[in-house]
Amino acid sequence: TILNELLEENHSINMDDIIREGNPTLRAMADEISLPIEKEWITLGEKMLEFLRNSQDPVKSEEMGLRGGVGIAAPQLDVSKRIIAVLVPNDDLENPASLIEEILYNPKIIAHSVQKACLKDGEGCLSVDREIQGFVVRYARITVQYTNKDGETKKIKLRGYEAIVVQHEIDHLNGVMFFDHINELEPFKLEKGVLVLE
Ligand SMILES: Cc1nc(NNC(=O)[C@H](CC2CCCC2)CN(O)CO)c(F)c(N2CCN3CCOC[C@@H]3C2)n1
Ligand code: NI
Repeated sequence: TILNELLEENHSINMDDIIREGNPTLRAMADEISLPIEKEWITLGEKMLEFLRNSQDPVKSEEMGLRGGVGIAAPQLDVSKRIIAVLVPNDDLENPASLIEEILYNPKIIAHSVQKACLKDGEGCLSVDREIQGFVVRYARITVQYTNKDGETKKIKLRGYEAIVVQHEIDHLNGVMFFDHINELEPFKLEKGVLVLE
């Protein structure tokens, strides 16, 4: 879908807008967003977050045929720009306030733990229409610097599930796919000390 259509007032991002494995944009280095952030990138970021909300809504996701998502990166929409959105809900239903709900412009990992971590069930990707098994080993804790939609420079520390999600999204800005991290010969091999997250 071309950018103008993506940005149209009444367009909601759907699976047809998401490019798949083989599209060279997924392997490109995405360009920085210049400041002050132009309106079109604010709009795109908001639509990316709306997609995640819709994808996590049982009714909307069914209606729109969306795969569930907790993160999305602009290159997945064939927009080679350094914009990611994350919506990682906390699983306890008591306080349904989401754990992290943010649009990050020009996100950058400025510090990280030596310790590594991975999701117990491996990872998938909205741009990959096949299951690829294996542990995707990432940093257990990261410090991310980014610009938010109000143009403020923010610095956040992440650990656990949300740290994994943000690393998966930042990888997309650098043309890296989750399966690039999987040990081909021993996909479930774990070095000592790697945290396996439920
Ligand atoms: C872990 C998970 N990955 C889902 N999909 N994959 C994605 O988000 C890809 C990105 C994630 C893959 C691993 C790390 C980042 C998308 N990617 O390609 C973007 O680059 C989920 F959908 C999901 N959840 C748990 C929470 N649930 C709340 C209720 O709604 C359903 C939702 C399902 N957890
Ligand atoms: Ni992905």
